[in-house]
Amino acid sequence: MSETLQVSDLSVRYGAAQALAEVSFEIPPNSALAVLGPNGAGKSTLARALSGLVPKAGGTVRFGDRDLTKLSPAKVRRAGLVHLPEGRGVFPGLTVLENLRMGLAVDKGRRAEGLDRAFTLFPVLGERRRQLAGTLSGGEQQMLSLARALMIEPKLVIADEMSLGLAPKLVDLIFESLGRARSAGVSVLLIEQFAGRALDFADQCLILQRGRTSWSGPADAAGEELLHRYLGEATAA
Ligand SMILES: Nc1ncnc2c1ncn2[C@@H]1O[C@H](COP(=O)(O)OP(=O)(O)OP(=O)(O)O)[C@@H](O)[C@H]1O
Repeated sequence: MSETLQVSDLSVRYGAAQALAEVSFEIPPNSALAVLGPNGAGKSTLARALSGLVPKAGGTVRFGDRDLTKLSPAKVRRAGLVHLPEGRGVFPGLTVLENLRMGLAVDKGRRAEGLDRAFTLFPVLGERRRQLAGTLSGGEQQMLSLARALMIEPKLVIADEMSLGLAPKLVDLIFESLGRARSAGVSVLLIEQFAGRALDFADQCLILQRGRTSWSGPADAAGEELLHRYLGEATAA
């Protein structure tokens, strides 16, 4: 079943510091939202708050007809929201196959199906199934992290700076992989410091500055002038 993520007036505090202030947006089924903003704007905080990793100081998070506001990370995950944190989050001492199995249900039939699906989406992982994850390239590790998340058939993936530190070719690969996930019906909340590719990928865009929404609208309306105004030279590329 398709569900809309509905975030209303979400606020997060770290002690006295307000990291997120009354942020609201929606992600309709099968669509992608790019969350942009300079360093420290609150992008990762937003991801952590949605997935239940940091407590909310105010606001609500609904997914379809479910209220996720107070749920634990495990329950948010079970509701279909999967968070890919900044950094790769794979187990370097385990093989590709072992990493993928960790993302899976115990049911044997579904397990085989899930692996088939992962290797169809990411053939390179199939070729490297016996290789230790720690010896994969950065891009391949990101792919593994995404493949593992997709094994549990999420409805929405929160991808936090997946392209961080990767060469442009590998960034292409990551966006291609996210695109495949989307074609399979998964919604995406994409956090990026660099705007260009994220906007090409997304339907909607939300720009954060110091924890507040400074602009939101259709991704194709976020022109260069606007990006320079909110993100500055360094991040508008
Ligand atoms: N655990 C924490 N305790 C205290 N302050 C924190 C904590 N995590 C983040 N912050 C602060 O909250 C603000 C938002 O941080 P956040 O990591 O969400 O920004 P970001 O937009 O993801 O930045 P970047 O692009 O640099 O990753 C920053 O000022 C940061 O220093």
